Amino acid sequence: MTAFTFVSNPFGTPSTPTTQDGWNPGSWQEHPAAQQPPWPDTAALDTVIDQLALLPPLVSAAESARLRAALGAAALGDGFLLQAGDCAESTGSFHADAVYNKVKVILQMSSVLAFGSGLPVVKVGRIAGQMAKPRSNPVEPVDGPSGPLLLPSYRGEMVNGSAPTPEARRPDPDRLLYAYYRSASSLNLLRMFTADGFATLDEVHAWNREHVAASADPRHAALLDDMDHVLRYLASRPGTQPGAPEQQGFDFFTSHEALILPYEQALTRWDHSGSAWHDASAHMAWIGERTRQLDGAHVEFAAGIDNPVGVKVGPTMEPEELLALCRRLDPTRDPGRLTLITRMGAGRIREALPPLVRAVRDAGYPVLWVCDPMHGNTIAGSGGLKTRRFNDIVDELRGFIEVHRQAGTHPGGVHLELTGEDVTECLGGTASEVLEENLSDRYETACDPRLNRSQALELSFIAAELLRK
Ligand SMILES: O=C[C@H](O)[C@H](O)COP(=O)(O)O
Ligand SMILES: C=C(OP(=O)(O)O)C(=O)O
Ligand SMILES: [Mn+2]
Repeated sequence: MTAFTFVSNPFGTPSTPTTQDGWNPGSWQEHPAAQQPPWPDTAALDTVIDQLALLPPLVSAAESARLRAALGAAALGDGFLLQAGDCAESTGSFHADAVYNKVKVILQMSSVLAFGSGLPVVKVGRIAGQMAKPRSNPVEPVDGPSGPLLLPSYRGEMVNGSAPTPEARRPDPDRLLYAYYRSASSLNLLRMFTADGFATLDEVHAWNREHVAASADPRHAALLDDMDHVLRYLASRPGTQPGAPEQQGFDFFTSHEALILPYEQALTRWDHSGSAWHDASAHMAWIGERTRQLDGAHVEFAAGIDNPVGVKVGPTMEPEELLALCRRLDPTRDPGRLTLITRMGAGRIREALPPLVRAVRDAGYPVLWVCDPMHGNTIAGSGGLKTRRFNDIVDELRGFIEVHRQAGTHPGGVHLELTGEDVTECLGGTASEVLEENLSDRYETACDPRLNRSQALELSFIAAELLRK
């Protein structure tokens, strides 16, 4: 691991405070850090980190606190989280149209989910910083210019390039600066889109009507008709305006996996008003399934920041281990602080999730339970392309809701990999079904397969039905 110097930053205090338990933004360096790139030039990394530490925060502690409060309400049953976006942001994701279309589809889904659940939907993008990937293997086979090659794995735009050459795959610290500026530019767009209201409720509803018209499923039409009635009722009431902006102010939040710890450290700033450390790289940070070791660097880092944090929970998690994570990450049992994002696989969720839910419930941790129905359902499709079946995704979500209904806990949200574009990365869906033979038509993801616009909307209608029952 690199030993870079932490530079005190202009937005923080000159003497970086250490909390009672010995935490400071660099204390993770005393712990084993999984999935860190093999940076070939650590002096260059140190220089970049010093530069990053002097750059402005991307988000404010007050914004993160607002998200934390909204997640707290959801954890207590009064809200539902929709967290969604690319697996890995790459060149195409930064285009204004791509950001616009992503916000648009998330807003459409959110309106359907709010109707189905009867709850406010908290909207969080995997966006403006989701550029680092943990990988199963340090090397991967690729089609090189003159035949198959084994190269270091692509680890996201923050680390290396996806081109099939050894040069591109070399981790380059300048990419951390690139990721910072890319994040700033996406955030600027998000703030622009949401400042004056992205769309009215009527407009969002009209977009959903277009989707339903193209879809063959009569149940979705019925749900939309019910929404129509409610909107007409609202329009008839004095003082209520479905024509008012649906998305006003900055309540579209950002999140990413806090994987590359030098980057996160450099953006962690002392918040004077809250007297706490805030990771200003995103409103919410999560720890991945491959880096959630109790004594590991990622858990150490997340324990000390006051952002809302998530942890991915896969099928090998044991109840005792999960309780230890809750103790470590949410010692004061503060609703909104900790989100558990389960990703079991459709075949395993019904037996793997109940003991975990019971243990956390009985221990009294007020966590927000969220379903990631993507990462446990990845399979190899035709030509070796990674894919996921839409029906498996639906089945895992159904299992998640069933388990929580049985335990008397709140199925509090969904975490998805999706795009607003018409890509062909996941199989199935009814409005425009993606077949094995179509997979390569528009397979554009930089890492994992995403739901396309129509599949994402269809999933929101199905989820709304499930939540309504
Ligand atoms: O997005 C998540 C992980 O980075 C991804 O699922 C790992 O994929 P891999 O098994 O191809 O490395
Ligand atoms: C890496 C990811 O997931 P997980 O840690 O659950 O495998 C991801 O969300 O892209
Ligand atoms: Mn992924």
